[in-house]
Amino acid sequence: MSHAWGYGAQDGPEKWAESFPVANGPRQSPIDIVPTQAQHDPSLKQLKLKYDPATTKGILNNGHSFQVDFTDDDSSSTLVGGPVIGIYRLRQFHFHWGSSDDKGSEHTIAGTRFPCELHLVHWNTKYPNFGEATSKPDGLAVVGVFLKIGSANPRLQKVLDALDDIRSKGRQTTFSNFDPKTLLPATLDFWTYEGSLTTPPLLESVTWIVLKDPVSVSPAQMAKFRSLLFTSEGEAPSCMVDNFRPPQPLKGRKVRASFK
Ligand SMILES: O=C(O)Cc1ccc(OCc2ccccc2)cc1
Ligand SMILES: [Zn+2]
Repeated sequence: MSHAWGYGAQDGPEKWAESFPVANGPRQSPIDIVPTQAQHDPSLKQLKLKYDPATTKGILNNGHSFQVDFTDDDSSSTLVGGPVIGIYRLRQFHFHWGSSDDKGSEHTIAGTRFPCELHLVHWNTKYPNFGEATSKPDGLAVVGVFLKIGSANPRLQKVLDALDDIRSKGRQTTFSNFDPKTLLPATLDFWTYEGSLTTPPLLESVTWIVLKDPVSVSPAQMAKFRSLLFTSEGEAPSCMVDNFRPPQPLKGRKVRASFK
């Protein structure tokens, strides 16, 4: 397989190891989080997220998901505390979701799958830039937020309303003045473990910070996610759904909890 990868039978997660052998590595993501097996670590610091809406740069359909990008040439939007040492800058956020409401998240909680999962990607400023950080064991910190079917989430609407302009792979449009903090639940209780990117190149450079509390999404809002395409304009259309990697072996890793 060339480095072209996807989520289908021919190029999906079961095939990724052919081009990206780290797929079978010791610290792969996502994982199934079993709350009763997570250890409360009182030494974990409070998670501090400071986001400046002015750093919002745009929104893009990258053919695997859609992402909202942020300027990261200064420390206006950062993550500090929690399990990390130092200052991590926000780079982008994106989502993973299913073709139906019974699947879509990458992490699972004692086998429970959610219809969608938000990832906020941050990189360690001890490295010169995002690209350098992606290959370092402490290079990235990704905050994962579960979305659970319920009432419509008004905070999602500005993002979902932009999707009409980026239906096909490679499409991007203006998107500004957005505060990702509005997408987070009221409390920032989290589980944390050492893992990887969940898409190729599957680099083992991510400190995962998975929030315990979900935020809501309505069935109609989920349909909006599913209106995107994996394919470019002019190609036979393929709906962007089931863009999630299943849980990977824990291989002896410990999952810590910030809460009792
Ligand atoms: O959140 C995730 O799914 C992990 C993840 C985090 C960052 C990310 O950035 C894209 C990328 C990273 C490294 C190399 C090429 C592309 C891609 C995936
Ligand atoms: Zn992701």
